[in-house]
Amino acid sequence: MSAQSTVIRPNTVPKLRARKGAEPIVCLTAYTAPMAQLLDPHADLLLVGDSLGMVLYGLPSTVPVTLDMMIAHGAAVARGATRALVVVDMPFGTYEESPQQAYRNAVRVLRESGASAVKLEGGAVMAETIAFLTSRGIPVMGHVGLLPQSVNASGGYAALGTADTSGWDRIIADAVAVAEAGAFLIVVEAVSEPLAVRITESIAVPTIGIGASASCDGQVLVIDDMLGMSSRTPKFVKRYAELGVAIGEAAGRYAEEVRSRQFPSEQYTYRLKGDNRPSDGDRKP
Ligand SMILES: Nc1nc(=O)c2c([nH]1)NC[C@@H]1CN(c3ccc(C(=O)N[C@@H](CCC(=O)O)C(=O)O)cc3)CN21
Ligand SMILES: CC(C)C(=O)C(=O)O
Repeated sequence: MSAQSTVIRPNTVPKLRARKGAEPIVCLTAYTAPMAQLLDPHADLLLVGDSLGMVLYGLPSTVPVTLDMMIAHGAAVARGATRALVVVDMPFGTYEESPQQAYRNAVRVLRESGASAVKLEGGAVMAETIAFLTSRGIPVMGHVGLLPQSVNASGGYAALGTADTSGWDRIIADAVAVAEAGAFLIVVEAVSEPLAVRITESIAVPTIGIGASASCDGQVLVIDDMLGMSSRTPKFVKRYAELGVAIGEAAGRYAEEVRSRQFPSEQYTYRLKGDNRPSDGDRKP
């Protein structure tokens, strides 16, 4: 794919990094240009998450998502956003092998999508790679806590640090390593509130919570979840609309009107000039 022109949007990496402890950072996922246009006035950051594999493609996890899928959707979102920072997820297998592999693929993402930053999952083990990218002009958003790309190792999507405090220290150390390596924001996914507090107070960059309590420096949700378009949603999702219900009702009314020939009525029909016969849709059955 050809290079996209890079746009510097008002929500820059340094501005968002500086929001630690200040006004919460508003993030949502977006996967398409029209949705990016709708969300852009309201969000500081639009994340093209690899959750798109599950949300848009019906995949069982984010593991099969490819770099080309992320670039295609990243470019669509970048075309729809004028103010929000656009961040694209690095999918499973495109950055873990070496800093060089991560750099090569992150360059493709930024060049070919027009996004401004990448996000990648992992703690201390990714610190060297995060330092390699950030020192070469590629802003990186970190992601600690529940790591969906590791679902084959973890066996599920259970929240972390809820039973007791065992395991907290490793997750806190991961966040510290990612922040010190140069990440400008860190997603904290599905952890208990006291652990989210400890992570947030342990690092100098903002934490963006998803299922990680109001104690983070910002929040993110998957857009289809908060719009009520997902059939099963995690406990941390608040539904701000019921678009799934609205879509079912609209499709049902359309089906009824097509079957009864009520649609398309006169106003939706092209006529031959001078032909005044009523449309079939206006002849009541
Ligand atoms: N639509 C969607 N929303 C998400 O938030 C999301 C994705 N997809 N895909 C990528 C990851 C996976 N995530 C998930 C997926 C499922 C649960 C979930 O069902 N959690 C259960 C507990 C599961 C357990 O205990 O094993 C819950 O009740 O919250 C949580 C996070 C978050 N991300
Ligand atoms: C849920 C968010 C943080 C994410 O990583 C994704 O959309 O893939």
